[in-house]
Amino acid sequence: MIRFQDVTKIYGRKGKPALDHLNVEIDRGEFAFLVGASGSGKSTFIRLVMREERASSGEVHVVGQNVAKIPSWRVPALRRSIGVVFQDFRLLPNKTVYQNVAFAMQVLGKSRALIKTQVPEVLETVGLQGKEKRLPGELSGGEQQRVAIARAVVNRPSILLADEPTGNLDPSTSVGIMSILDRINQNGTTVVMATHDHDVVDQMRRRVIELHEGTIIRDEHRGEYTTGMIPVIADRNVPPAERIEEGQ
Ligand SMILES: Nc1ncnc2c1ncn2[C@@H]1O[C@H](COP(=O)(O)OP(=O)(O)OP(=O)(O)O)[C@@H](O)[C@H]1O
Repeated sequence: MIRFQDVTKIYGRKGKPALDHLNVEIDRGEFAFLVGASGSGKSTFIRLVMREERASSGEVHVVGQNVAKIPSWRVPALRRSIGVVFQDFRLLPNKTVYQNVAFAMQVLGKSRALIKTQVPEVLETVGLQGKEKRLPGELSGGEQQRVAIARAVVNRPSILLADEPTGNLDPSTSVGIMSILDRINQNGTTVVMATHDHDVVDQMRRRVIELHEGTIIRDEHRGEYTTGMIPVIADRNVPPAERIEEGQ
């Protein structure tokens, strides 16, 4: 579904690579966390998948296409197969919950009839039924993020990219957001989520790809936020080294 083949990204003409000869593959239906310190390359990864940025070298394949070879007039079609959620929600402040979600369908020219059936359905999935007429300013942070998720998935993308979706939310609200993302993933959408949220990653136990200065230093199938090599988790029963092997 997403394949990075020896991908290097250098912003500007020269300087330190934001991604450095990255090789990774994320399969259809997977849920993968991207973790790593600030500046390790997580957002760059996401921007390359959306073709918001282009690789300096190497190939990025998304839904079977080499994104560098997609002509610019077909980039919108690529983006239609990708839903995106950000830390700061990015809702239209003067439109209601319903209108924010419906707008994502209108811009694609979807029929009124389809909008009328699909918007309420997706608002129910994210638990916002009854709040259709509210403006974003009349919602809590968690509810605003639910609107953003509804908008990202209403056109049924095959990939959902989430860049720090729980970054502005308290822990209990984050749990609700994660269960929605989990459900979306269970329905077949590939989810890639960049995060600094230890609790969320540790609770979900999904694939964890850890970046450090643009390279992958860990890729575990049922990983935690921190590597098993760090002594902080020495109180667990299984020795750290074994736990890493188990995850591979
Ligand atoms: N538009 C840009 N122009 C120049 N350098 C950039 C640009 N965007 C990112 N970088 C650099 O690329 C590197 C990777 O940044 P990136 O935003 O991908 O990291 P990140 O892991 O998402 O960080 P954070 O967790 O803080 O969001 C950093 O050194 C950053 O300064």
